[in-house]
Amino acid sequence: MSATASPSSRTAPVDPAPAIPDPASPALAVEGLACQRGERLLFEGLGFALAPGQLLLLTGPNGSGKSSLLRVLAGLNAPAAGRIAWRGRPIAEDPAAHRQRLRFLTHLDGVKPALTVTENLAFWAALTGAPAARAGTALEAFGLERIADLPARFLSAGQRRRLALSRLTLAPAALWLLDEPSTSLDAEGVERLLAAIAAHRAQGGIAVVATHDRLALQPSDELRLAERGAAS
Ligand SMILES: Nc1ncnc2c1ncn2[C@@H]1O[C@H](COP(=O)(O)OP(=O)(O)OP(=O)(O)O)[C@@H](O)[C@H]1O
Repeated sequence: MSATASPSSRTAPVDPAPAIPDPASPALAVEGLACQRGERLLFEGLGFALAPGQLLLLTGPNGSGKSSLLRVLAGLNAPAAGRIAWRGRPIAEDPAAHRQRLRFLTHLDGVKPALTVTENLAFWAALTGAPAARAGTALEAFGLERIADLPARFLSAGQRRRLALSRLTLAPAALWLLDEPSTSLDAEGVERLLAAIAAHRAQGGIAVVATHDRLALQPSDELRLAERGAAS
């Protein structure tokens, strides 16, 4: 199965959801998707499909709707039209299962300032059901060992971003939705981010990454949202 984010696929009509999951379907399939925020239609007729190991790069100018699309893919906002399916089954049918399979990195780091770096990771590990020992591995993945005992309120912006990213590596998840993951990272932090994404894909994980940076992501496909209206 290959990613198809071609303009033609974005204008496909919305089919009724299949009653039985189709094992031949791509893992993540999006058809005829539209998103409205307030009075403004950000995009419509958007479609793509991603198989295990694939990454969709999401680009477009400020305000074009990248974060909004990620929120819709995460199931946090309902689309104005269209269908999002995981292995042939609409995600809206089982929101809890969708939450379980995804990690959503937003502009907000979600870091608890009163807890140390290690305590933040232990807290997240407990939330995700990951073994507590994974916290140490996650620390190493983003080079946080030296600040492990520092309360998160003292972290620099890049350190806080590294901590938020390290959460991704605590437990495998099928789908990563990453909104500007390289914000505030130095070159070494970017290398660690790329390594984490590569490892995720090597394990069959799917990623949708919104970014303004020219990251060496080797995407399977790119979807560029236009400043106004539909995707280009
Ligand atoms: N809750 C909301 N209500 C109304 N409009 C909103 C809401 N959230 C976002 N918008 C609008 O939707 C549009 C798209 O915002 P979004 O954050 O998705 O863009 P983006 O492509 O991620 O931008 P950036 O590159 O700046 O991060 C913007 O015009 C924004 O003002």
